[in-house]
Amino acid sequence: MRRQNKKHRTIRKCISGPNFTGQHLLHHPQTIRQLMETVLLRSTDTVLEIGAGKGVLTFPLAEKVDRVIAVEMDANFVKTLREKAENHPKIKLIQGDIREIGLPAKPFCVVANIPFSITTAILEKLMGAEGHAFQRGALILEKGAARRFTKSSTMDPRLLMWRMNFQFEMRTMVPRTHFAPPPSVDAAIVRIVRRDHPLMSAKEGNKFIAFAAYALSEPKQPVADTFRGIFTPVQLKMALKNAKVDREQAVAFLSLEQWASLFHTMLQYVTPNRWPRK
Ligand SMILES: C[S@@+](CC[C@H](N)C(=O)[O-])C[C@H]1O[C@@H](n2cnc3c(N)ncnc32)[C@H](O)[C@@H]1O
Repeated sequence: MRRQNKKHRTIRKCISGPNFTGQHLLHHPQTIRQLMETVLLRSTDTVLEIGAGKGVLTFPLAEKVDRVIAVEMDANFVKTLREKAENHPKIKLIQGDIREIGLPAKPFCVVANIPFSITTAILEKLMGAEGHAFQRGALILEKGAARRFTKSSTMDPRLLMWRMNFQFEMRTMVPRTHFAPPPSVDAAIVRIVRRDHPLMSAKEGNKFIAFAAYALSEPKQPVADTFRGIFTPVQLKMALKNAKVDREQAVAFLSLEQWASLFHTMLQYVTPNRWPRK
């Protein structure tokens, strides 16, 4: 019983703490400017702002673009924003959890200083089938996550899938002192741009993730050994030829184009009962 109470107290403390929703508000003018410049906004753009806070980005954005859709979960912030945005016809405020709100159906950009704790959920939403109209964005991410998403190679199947459709680029480091209250780690601005020629449809995402997870379970293994488990010998020969991959090449060194080619050969020629499942 005592142990249960202690656990209960700990949970309450976390939930009621000042930063359970990642409320680290930007106050540094240069970072605010850099974030907005990173996304190359046009006056006709629609911008989705995730976690608008007190509006430090919302109002400058509304001066640059046609429409700002500002999503904020905290009722107190929304109240402040509503008062401030009364005479701003370009700003649409939505109170709610970004994870549960439908994304725009028409092309849109994202500019946001997001709550770090839900970074993956936000990116999953933007880069999945629901985010079909997401074009480009500038996001402030926790520095470690920013490095992970932008490093040249990855063995994370989900990140590989995102990279089939989007390019990630590390822009500027943002010291924790640029936020109030400061988070426990520094941050960085990351630019995300949809590829002109996507390598895969987001609708195929889950199948690709299962395919890549299967292959990356032994990243140092030669591709011929790995993919023997999926393709017949004839199919394997054709798949490697189509993808221009040497039989002895390690899975870890496959390029995005080679991943896409091997995956599409599987979809086209291999019976679904041999496809890896999640
Ligand atoms: C890092 S702060 C950024 C605030 C403001 N944009 C700024 O830069 O000062 C993140 C904001 O996201 C809000 N937030 C947290 N979780 C959210 C969620 N699931 N959906 C929408 N907003 C959320 C927080 O209340 C907070 O205002």
